[in-house]
Amino acid sequence: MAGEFALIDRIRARARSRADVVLGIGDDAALLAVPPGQQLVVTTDTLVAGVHWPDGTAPADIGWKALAVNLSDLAAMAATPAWVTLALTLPFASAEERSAFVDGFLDGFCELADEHDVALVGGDTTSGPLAVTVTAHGLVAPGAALHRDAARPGDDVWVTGTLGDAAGALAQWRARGPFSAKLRYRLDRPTPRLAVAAALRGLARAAVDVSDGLLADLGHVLAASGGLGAALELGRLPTSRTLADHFADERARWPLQLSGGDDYELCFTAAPADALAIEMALDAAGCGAAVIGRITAEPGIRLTTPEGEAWVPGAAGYEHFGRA
Ligand SMILES: Nc1ncnc2c1ncn2[C@@H]1O[C@H](COP(=O)(O)OP(=O)(O)O)[C@@H](O)[C@H]1O
Ligand SMILES: Cc1ncc(C[n+]2csc(CCOP(=O)(O)OP(=O)(O)O)c2C)c(N)n1
Ligand SMILES: [Mg+2]
Ligand SMILES: [Mg+2]
Ligand SMILES: [Mg+2]
Repeated sequence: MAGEFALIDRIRARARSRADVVLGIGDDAALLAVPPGQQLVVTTDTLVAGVHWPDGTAPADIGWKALAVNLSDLAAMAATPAWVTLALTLPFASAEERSAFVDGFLDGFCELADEHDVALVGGDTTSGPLAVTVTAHGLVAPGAALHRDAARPGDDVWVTGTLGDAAGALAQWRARGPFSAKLRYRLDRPTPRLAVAAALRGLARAAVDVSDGLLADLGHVLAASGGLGAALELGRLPTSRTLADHFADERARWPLQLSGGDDYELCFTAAPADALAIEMALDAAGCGAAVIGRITAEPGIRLTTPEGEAWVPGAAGYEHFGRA
């Protein structure tokens, strides 16, 4: 029991389906009915043990996060998620360990898939070092997707939710000292901002999800938009009470919020004239957001402290093969 095909059966037994899945798990590929007039939006992200989650993370949290980070990329495009595939590489020697991991993983994965009516339509199961790849497919009306390349000088820079909680949890885990379960929850169970993204269609100009860190991901928007810059006020970074309690020194907190990553919030730009409409749309979507600065024609990101001094950050964000 719990060889490759028994594991696939176990996954199939719990996989959510939808009416537009013509053929799901079990054939050589899935067949999906893309609604006429809709564009298909496709994204993939891999998570690797020891790189994307701390040792000892519960399988259910790994399952949730593997789906959440992919839905976050669909949210950044203002797409509505529909179908996903799941590639699992499992190292466990015994059948009991393998099935226990898969059962736990599916608890978290299916909880989030159910919340957003996402069907699991296929995947791959192999042996090897623990890694998970999800490919997510979403739908959007032609012209309604948000792109990274659409920021303009004078736009407000917005961020949803709060920044730095996940990075705070990671710093506490690394320090092996006192830790906050609330911060740790933000690291393990990010919320993909799908409702926000849907509400922003037609209001936001450029958008990106914050996975590597605000400076790195906003930097992608600025580069894609033709080499623009941004002027940001550190005093306006949206900050949770918990993060402020645990990292009371703002000079220790800002690097977590600017470059820590793992936030899975949306950073978007919009015309200042649309600020009120955006606030109302975000209220309706049940998510807070803050304007943290402006897009500038001058390239580079300039940061200002509440006292009006310039602040030069360390790293921009997380980079694979880098040192951060
Ligand atoms: N190995 C690859 N082959 C093709 N495209 C890739 C590869 N790795 C990344 N990309 C593409 O490069 C862009 C940036 O990737 P990435 O920084 O991972 O985006 P994100 O942070 O949104 O997940 C995306 O369009 C992604 O699809
Ligand atoms: C053990 C551990 N170390 C470090 C991190 C921090 N971390 C790992 S990958 C990453 C960035 C996001 O991952 P990536 O694969 O770059 O996703 P993408 O930007 O492609 O969405 C961060 C902040 C972590 N979550 N867990
Ligand atoms: Mg990626
Ligand atoms: Mg992204
Ligand atoms: Mg991503």
